[in-house]
Parts: sequence; structure tokens; C-alpha cells
Amino acid sequence: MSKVSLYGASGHAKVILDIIRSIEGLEIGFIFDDNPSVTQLLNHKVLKPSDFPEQFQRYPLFLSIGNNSTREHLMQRLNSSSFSRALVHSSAHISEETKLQKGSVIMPMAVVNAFTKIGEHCIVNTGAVIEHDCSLEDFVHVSPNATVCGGVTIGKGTHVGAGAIIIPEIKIGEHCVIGAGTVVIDHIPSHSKVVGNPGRII
Ligand SMILES: CC(=O)SCCNC(=O)CCNC(=O)[C@H](O)C(C)(C)COP(=O)(O)OP(=O)(O)OC[C@H]1O[C@@H](n2cnc3c(N)ncnc32)[C@H](O)[C@@H]1OP(=O)(O)O
Repeated sequence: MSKVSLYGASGHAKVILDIIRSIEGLEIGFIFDDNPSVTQLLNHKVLKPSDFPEQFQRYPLFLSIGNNSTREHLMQRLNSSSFSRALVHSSAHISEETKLQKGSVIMPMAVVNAFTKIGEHCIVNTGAVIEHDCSLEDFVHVSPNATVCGGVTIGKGTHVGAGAIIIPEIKIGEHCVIGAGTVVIDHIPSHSKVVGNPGRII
């Protein structure tokens, strides 16, 4: 049985715990959070990394934090080799031709189709669909029920909101926010916030 420790004890971490339970041969090591007021996650004790340095290094870590910038900042602070494999819920469908990098999570009922690349520390949230030939750079979050059509590129740290639709072959830059329910029909430059149908930059 191999173990993984979580860094982050928020609502997102509760779902990550469920995913770990769904993966045969994997179990939870420790759970860490920097916030000293967070002491418990479900039935697990939450430890502050600076108070438990030995435990912090014992098992590979998984960043269980939903916010893209926070994941990116923490990653810069820590050694990349401390991080674990990707986590895929047993109900998700991942093509054998998908390239999935470490630290990313594919949540329940999500679909990732052929020849798509998912970078490091990405979140493909519940029921999201990433079609064929897409590329998601590191720290992207595709929220529940969003649809990313074929051949789409999404830059580092971009957040695609719940239920958004990105039509085929669109390029979205880095650190963008695509609002919930937005329909993106044009290329989007980095650092844009986009809402509505058709999507407009605000
Ligand atoms: C498991 C999980 O829960 S994963 C979490 C998934 N989270 C999400 O999907 C949330 C995505 N976030 C949003 O959609 C937010 O509304 C944002 C980030 C796009 C905008 O937030 P803010 O910057 O605070 O914008 P604000 O609320 O001030 O709205 C600005 C304008 O955009 C409009 N607007 C905001 N969001 C949307 C939206 N999703 N669709 C259409 N219009 C929108 C507002 O009505 C407002 O219009 P107005 O200027 O004409 O009054």
C-alpha cells in the first residue's frame, strides 16, 4: 500500500480524500495546512508543516488546494521532487493517449479524451469534459461540468468556471478567469477575465 500526504485542508481537500479512497493500493499519509486554526479534516488530524517537519517529508505530497495562485506559490516554495503522481477518481474516463503530469487531479465523472496533455498541478473538476488534442498548462483548473472542445490550448494558471464552454481550436492565455457559464468563441489574451455568451472580456 503506498501513501500520499495532502497539503491543504479545505473543501477541495475533502474531495481529494474521496478520490484517494477510490484508488486501489493508495491511502492517506498525513494532512497538512499552514493555518493553525485548521486542526481537523473529516476524521483526520491536520498538522502544521513547520511543527512536524519529519512527517512532512515522509510521504510524497499532493497539493489539495483549489486556488490556482496558491498552488503555484506553494509549489515555488517547495522542492518539485516532493510531489506525487496524478490522482484519478475511479469513475473518470481518461484516454490511454492522454499525457497526465504529476500533481494533477481528475475528479469523479470527468472525461479526458485522446491526445490531450494535462500539465502539473491541474484540476479537472467533477464532470468536466476535456476533448481530444487539448493542452492544459500547469496550474489550470477546469471547474465542474465545463466543456473544453477539441484542440483547445489553456495557459498556465487559468481558471475555467463551472459550466463554461470553450469551442474548438481556441487559445486561452495564462492566468485568465473564464466566468461560470461563459461560452468562449474567440482567442483570449493572458490575464483576461471573460463572462457571458458569447464571452466578452471585462
Ligand atoms: C467545486 C467548485 O465549487 S469549483 C469553483 C468554480 N467556480 C466558478 O465557476 C466561479 C467562476 N466565477 C465567476 O463566474 C465570477 O462571477 C467572475 C470571476 C467571472 C467575476 O467575478 P468578479 O470579478 O467579482 O466580477 P463581478 O461579480 O463584479 O461582475 C462584473 C460583471 O460581470 C458580470 N458577471 C460576473 N460573472 C458572470 C458570469 N459568470 N456570467 C455572466 N456575467 C457575469 C456581472 O453581472 C457584472 O456585470 P455588470 O458590470 O454589467 O454589472
